[in-house]
Amino acid sequence: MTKQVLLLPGDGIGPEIVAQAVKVLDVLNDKYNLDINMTEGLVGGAAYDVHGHPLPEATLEAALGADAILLGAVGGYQWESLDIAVRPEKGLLGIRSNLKLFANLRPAMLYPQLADASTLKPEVVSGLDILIVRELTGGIYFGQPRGIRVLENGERQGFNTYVYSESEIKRIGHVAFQAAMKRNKKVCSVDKANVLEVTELWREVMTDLAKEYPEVELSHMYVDNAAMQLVRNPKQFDVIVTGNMFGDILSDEASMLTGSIGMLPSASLDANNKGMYEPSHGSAPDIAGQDLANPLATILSAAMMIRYSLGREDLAVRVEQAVSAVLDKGLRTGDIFSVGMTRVSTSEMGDAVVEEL
Ligand SMILES: NC(=O)c1ccc[n+]([C@@H]2O[C@H](COP(=O)([O-])OP(=O)(O)OC[C@H]3O[C@@H](n4cnc5c(N)ncnc54)[C@H](O)[C@@H]3O)[C@@H](O)[C@H]2O)c1
Ligand SMILES: CC(C)[C@H](C(=O)O)[C@@H](O)C(=O)O
Ligand SMILES: [Mg+2]
Repeated sequence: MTKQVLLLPGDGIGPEIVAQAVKVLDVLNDKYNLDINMTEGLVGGAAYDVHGHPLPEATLEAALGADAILLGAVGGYQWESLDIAVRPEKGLLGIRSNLKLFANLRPAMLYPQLADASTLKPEVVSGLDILIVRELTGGIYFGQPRGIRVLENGERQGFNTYVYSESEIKRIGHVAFQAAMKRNKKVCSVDKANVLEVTELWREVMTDLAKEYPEVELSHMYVDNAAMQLVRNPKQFDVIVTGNMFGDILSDEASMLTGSIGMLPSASLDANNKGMYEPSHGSAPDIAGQDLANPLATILSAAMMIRYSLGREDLAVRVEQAVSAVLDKGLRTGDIFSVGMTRVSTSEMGDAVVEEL
């Protein structure tokens, strides 16, 4: 049966990079019977400008009804002074929470062709293959109460609440352990259990859960040490499981191990593998509209969509191989450029991937 894919290009480089993934999906539809129907919706600043809200009712309904969603990015300078309740980022967070997309998978994998593009020494990153499993619908991002209040002395005070319930920790833990079973059977749970009670509970629950996965080796690491270890010796990790905010930060850090943030895809899944797929990076307003952005993280996110929500592993592999072939040819956008390579634009990179399909 034809599957429904909702495209949400969003802001900044979003429309440029999603357009490249659409070229790929069109070919898979025409040539390899992917059998999807794509429709487009507004989210983020683009939606705010038209509807006064970053997640209009029509977009939310389309997202709830779709089999999968491919999102570009949201946000930009022009919306930074808006009330936080209607900032572009709220559109993204609203989809994540309304669709219960609690499991964010961010694979940081180094394509061997890009060993020189990393800011780290090639021997530190070569062969790198880490999966960051980030809890996406809880933690300090969603905890209540939150806000900015005025104290008795007239001073303003900002506050957020960092909460995780046992069931939230367990369900993301299961995702991490199950992923590890298909990989190198190691899970590192990252927390700040030396200071924060919420992550003391996190550590306790992860330790209990590990008993259900005797083949998996569980370790624990404080987040500050994890940030350091990721650049010291990243290959010690297999699966990293962590909360919403630590996962946000560590995945940006991990992206640089792969050469560029423009290479890191992501899948945000619910309990039934329905999902939203998006590059881990943002709307890159500094390079938007110039045909400069690297579209590969978005194309690789589309590959994850094909794998997890559209059930066509064969075509996911085909896309990943096409990306690899393009890198073999020496084609590079500016962010992954190194001497001796051929510099290409966003749309040229998209065309090159299409040619290899
Ligand atoms: N998922 C999302 O939609 C998402 C994620 C992160 C940030 N944001 C939003 O994006 C806006 C900009 O945030 P930021 O500057 O902190 O982060 P960013 O990821 O947009 O950009 C950081 C740096 O990386 C570069 N970069 C990012 N993606 C790239 C790509 N595909 N190719 C080449 N270079 C790329 C940018 O040019 C910039 O120099 C903010 O409004 C932020 O809230 C959105
Ligand atoms: C834009 C923002 C809300 C988002 C997050 O913090 O989750 C982004 O940084 C990401 O990593 O997807
Ligand atoms: Mg982020």
